[in-house]
Amino acid sequence: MSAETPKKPENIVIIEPHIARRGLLYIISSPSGAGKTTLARRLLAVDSNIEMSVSVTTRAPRPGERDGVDYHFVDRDKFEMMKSRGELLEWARVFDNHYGTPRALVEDTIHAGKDVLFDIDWQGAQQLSEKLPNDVVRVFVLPPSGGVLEDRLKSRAQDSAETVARRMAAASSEISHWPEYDYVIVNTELERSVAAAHAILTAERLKRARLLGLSDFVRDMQAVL
Ligand SMILES: Nc1nc2c(ncn2[C@@H]2O[C@H](COP(=O)(O)OP(=O)(O)O)[C@@H](O)[C@H]2O)c(=O)[nH]1
Ligand SMILES: Nc1ncnc2c1ncn2[C@@H]1O[C@H](COP(=O)(O)OP(=O)(O)O)[C@@H](O)[C@H]1O
Repeated sequence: MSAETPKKPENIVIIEPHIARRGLLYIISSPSGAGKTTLARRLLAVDSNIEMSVSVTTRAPRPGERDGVDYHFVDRDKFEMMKSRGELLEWARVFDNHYGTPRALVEDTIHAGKDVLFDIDWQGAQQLSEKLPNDVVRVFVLPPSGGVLEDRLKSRAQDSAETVARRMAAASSEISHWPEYDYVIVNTELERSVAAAHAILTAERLKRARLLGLSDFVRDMQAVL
């Protein structure tokens, strides 16, 4: 042991109870350009117990987007086939494109004991809330102002001027859904937003109703007190 390594005090026992918990579905929505994709990536980077739900979409890939990582890029026929086979947990049409959540990954991830992160719009949030009301945690991301939203859409430099204009035109109606969410983050300074998103995840994981194994844990403890 080097001189710098602190010695572990002998009298401290680290208790790590493994209490079974229901997995949660962490949904992030925002008007296009507010920063939900950036926030989602950062949340995945700081927490290894949550997995991204990779959606299917009929939209064309943006420069730098990778099939199977950012989205599964499919044509309309494939999308409709997945829908009719019941392979999508929810779906919606957004900006003339079709988006949907593949059911299999969500179910496999939950069964593996991990939480699932969704970057989906208010329509998807409503559908998941109806199907799994006790498991969703809904976070709405707002830009600090309309001007900043437009700047971010332009600075992302991945969409044509026409697309940016259409997304700006849709922003007000998207934003009108904020009251349907459990939390709102105004994404001004990214590090603060990441910390807020992570704090929400941490607190939601501790909710008593999600800790299925808590009764047994407490009963076992009481038995030896
Ligand atoms: N309902 C639903 N919405 C989705 C899904 N995947 C993406 N979206 C939403 O579709 C909208 C457009 O996404 P995208 O084309 O990636 O543009 P961005 O919002 O600028 O990143 C966003 O509001 C996404 O949250 C999905 O599987 N289901
Ligand atoms: N807090 C922030 N401060 C400055 N720029 C940001 C912030 N959050 C996101 N951005 C930038 O804004 C642009 C849009 O973010 P993105 O995550 O793609 O938005 P969305 O997924 O909501 O459409 C990107 O260029 C991103 O780097």
